Amino acid sequence: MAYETLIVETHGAVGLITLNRPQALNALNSTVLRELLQVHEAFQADDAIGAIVLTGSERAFAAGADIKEMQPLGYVDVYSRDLMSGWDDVAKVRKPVIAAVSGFALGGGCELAMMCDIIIASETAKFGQPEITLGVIPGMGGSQRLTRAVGRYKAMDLILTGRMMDAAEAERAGLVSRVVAAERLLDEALEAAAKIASLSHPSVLMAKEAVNRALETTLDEGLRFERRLFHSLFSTEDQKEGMTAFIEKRKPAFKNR
Ligand SMILES: CC(C)(O)CC(=O)SCCNC(=O)CCNC(=O)[C@H](O)C(C)(C)COP(=O)(O)OP(=O)(O)OC[C@H]1O[C@@H](n2cnc3c(N)ncnc32)[C@H](O)[C@@H]1OP(=O)(O)O
Repeated sequence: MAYETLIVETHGAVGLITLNRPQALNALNSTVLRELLQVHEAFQADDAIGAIVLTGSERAFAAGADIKEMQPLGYVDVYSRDLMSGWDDVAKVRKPVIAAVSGFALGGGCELAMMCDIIIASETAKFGQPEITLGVIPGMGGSQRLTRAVGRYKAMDLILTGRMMDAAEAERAGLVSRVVAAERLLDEALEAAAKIASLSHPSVLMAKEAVNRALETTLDEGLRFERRLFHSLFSTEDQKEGMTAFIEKRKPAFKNR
């Protein structure tokens, strides 16, 4: 299937989505949103896909929501359409998604990276929430996800000043999972995704769900939730296979069952 704003490929068990609006530094418009949702749905339904990588270009992962699309809108337009709410569905994909970020990840670009589960950044990456410089505030989750990722004081610094932080600062702050040389970015992300995809898919999905629950609930509830998921995995063939393979000193052959 051909997309206007995305390039979609598969690399073995990994789905690769490349944002492709180079003329606008991959600014996120309504077409990008619609197409991303279509691809996520397709990858979600495809049992052969175990993980997804989302990337942009060397110059920009994404320079934010499309300012030219938003500029003419008024309050009634954005309120009645509940503008940006569709992006919540992008964050709901159940398979693990790795953001491979090079260049600008600003505004909605940073927010899109934060909807992913792992952020691998090239040394050239720059993160920021510059909405305040446009007379608005983050609207795709920045004030919430950035604060959870880096803490209140760093989030305030970034959101109130609109400044950018480089990859090293983002890694120190806990926003970025790893920083790699620019030329290694995609390979590193694809290798990490292939490793995840080679594991038992039910346990991978549950691991993602359990980690995400930590951000939404009390410790007590979270511990109970984790334990219930952990218990449920003993009903899978893959639990028997994984533990038997360890004892027999061989690689497990997971069936995702
Ligand atoms: C989702 C919300 C609600 O949270 C809101 C947002 O995301 S609001 C948007 C937040 N992002 C920004 O404010 C960043 C805007 N872009 C820039 O500041 C600069 O483009 C830059 C610093 C990323 C790069 O600067 P430079 O290298 O000088 O390139 P430019 O000539 O500025 O850009 C090239 C080309 O891309 C267009 N562009 C860039 N960003 C956007 C955008 N967010 N929306 C629409 N178009 C964008 C820019 O206009 C240029 O196009 P032309 O004017 O040459 O046609």
